[in-house]
Amino acid sequence: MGFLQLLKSQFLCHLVICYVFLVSGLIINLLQLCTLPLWLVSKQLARRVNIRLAYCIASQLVAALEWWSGTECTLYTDPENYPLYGNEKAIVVLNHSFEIDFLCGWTFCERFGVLGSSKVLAKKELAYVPIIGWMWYFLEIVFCKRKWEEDRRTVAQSLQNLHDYPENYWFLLFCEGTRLTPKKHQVSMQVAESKGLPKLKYHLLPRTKGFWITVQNLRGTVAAVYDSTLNFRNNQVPTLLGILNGKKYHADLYVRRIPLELIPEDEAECAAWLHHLYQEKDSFQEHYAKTSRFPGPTVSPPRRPWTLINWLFWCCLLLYPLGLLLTQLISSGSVLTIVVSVALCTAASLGVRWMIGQTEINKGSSYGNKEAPLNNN
Ligand SMILES: CC/C=C\C/C=C\C/C=C\C/C=C\C/C=C\C/C=C\CCC(=O)SCCNC(=O)CCNC(=O)[C@H](O)C(C)(C)COP(=O)(O)OP(=O)(O)OC[C@H]1O[C@@H](n2cnc3c(N)ncnc32)[C@H](O)[C@@H]1OP(=O)(O)O
Ligand SMILES: CCCCCCCCCCCCCCCCCC(=O)OC[C@@H](O)COP(=O)(O)O
Repeated sequence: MGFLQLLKSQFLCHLVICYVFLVSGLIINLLQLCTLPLWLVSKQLARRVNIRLAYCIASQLVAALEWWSGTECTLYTDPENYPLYGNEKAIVVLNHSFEIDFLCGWTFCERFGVLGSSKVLAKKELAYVPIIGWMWYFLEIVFCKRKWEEDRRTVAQSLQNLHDYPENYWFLLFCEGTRLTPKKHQVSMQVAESKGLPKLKYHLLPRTKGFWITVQNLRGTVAAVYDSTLNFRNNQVPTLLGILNGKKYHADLYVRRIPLELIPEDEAECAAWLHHLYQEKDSFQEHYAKTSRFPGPTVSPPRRPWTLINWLFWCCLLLYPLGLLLTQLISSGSVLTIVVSVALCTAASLGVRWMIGQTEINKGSSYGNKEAPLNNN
């Protein structure tokens, strides 16, 4: 193990990184709160300001992936579509099997200049995660309870609000609705069988309602669906803790651009279209398992310096006062102050550990573990 690698695995380094993320995140959340009056004066300006503030948070995690862990990302796509990426609004459909799939998604957003504005159909529980969840309120992220009776109205309303959004965004949909586990896969294949649908080997059966409502409500503003299939080289199982430890991964993303006009408007036809899409995605994963690559030409969009610059800026701004505080603390010699400070640091570390836990599959929800009861209506 080289010196740099050893350094990256040190707990003290992790503490410093987490301190910068936590304090800068809370400062940015506060700044976002200060933009509230601006929404009344100029909604579009408030949105643009919040896009930039959100970039300051999200890009720290992207910097950890790109610069700290040195993870590489290869894109498999039709070169003809490449110039359109980042220059139009799009819905992204992505498989949900990896703990850092959202972060790889963010990395591609960063490289195509849409990181600050990008959106997702997220489970409501994530809205309460400090920093990221709070940041999402100001980005007009669409939350769902995964209870269709409630979601059909609230999700449609939130999507309608995006019609006059001033900047290009990618709207991410994990149609599987939850992360893949062997148990969830087994249950979902029972559902597939009961519906007479072909079995999927690498995906859960997609939930079609969220996709249909998104396509219908964003029609006219969004140009295309980017069907995206993610995998990692050498059967790597990437985690956020691995990233923090400086472990390098190699992500491969296969993207097909499908113009929105090609997606059926009728709900049943749209559902059938999505099921067919997932059968195709399954065949791409099979291809990857056999050949260690996706079909088609590759391109590696370069990482940009902005994530690193933003990260270094916050480090410089926040590490100096921390240094002063620590010096004062030690020189004060007060046992009580030292004990209180250690307790605060422990609480903050546990808080960050809890946040990281939100990304861990083995701490995931039980959604999809049981087949939904048959609806009598
Ligand atoms: C060039 C580069 C391109 C791309 C780069 C890639 C990506 C970058 C893009 C953007 C990045 C932006 C942000 C990323 C940052 C962070 C993201 C982080 C995380 C958020 C992720 C989540 O929170 S995922 C969870 C929430 N989302 C979803 O659930 C979406 C999918 N779900 C739905 O659509 C659902 O339909 C619903 C939520 C709208 C409603 O759910 P509900 O459960 O109430 O209803 P359902 O319709 O799903 O259920 C009833 C029907 O389902 C059948 N059923 C029952 N059991 C199962 C089962 N186990 N599996 C499958 N189906 C089942 C049941 O029979 C019913 O069937 P019907 O025929 O009646 O529909
Ligand atoms: C700069 C680096 C600092 C690193 C330290 C701080 C890290 C804190 C990171 C917190 C990130 C929280 C973002 C939440 C994104 C979670 C994405 C996700 O995958 O959600 C799961 C849902 O889709 C489905 O849930 P399940 O039904 O599977 O359950």
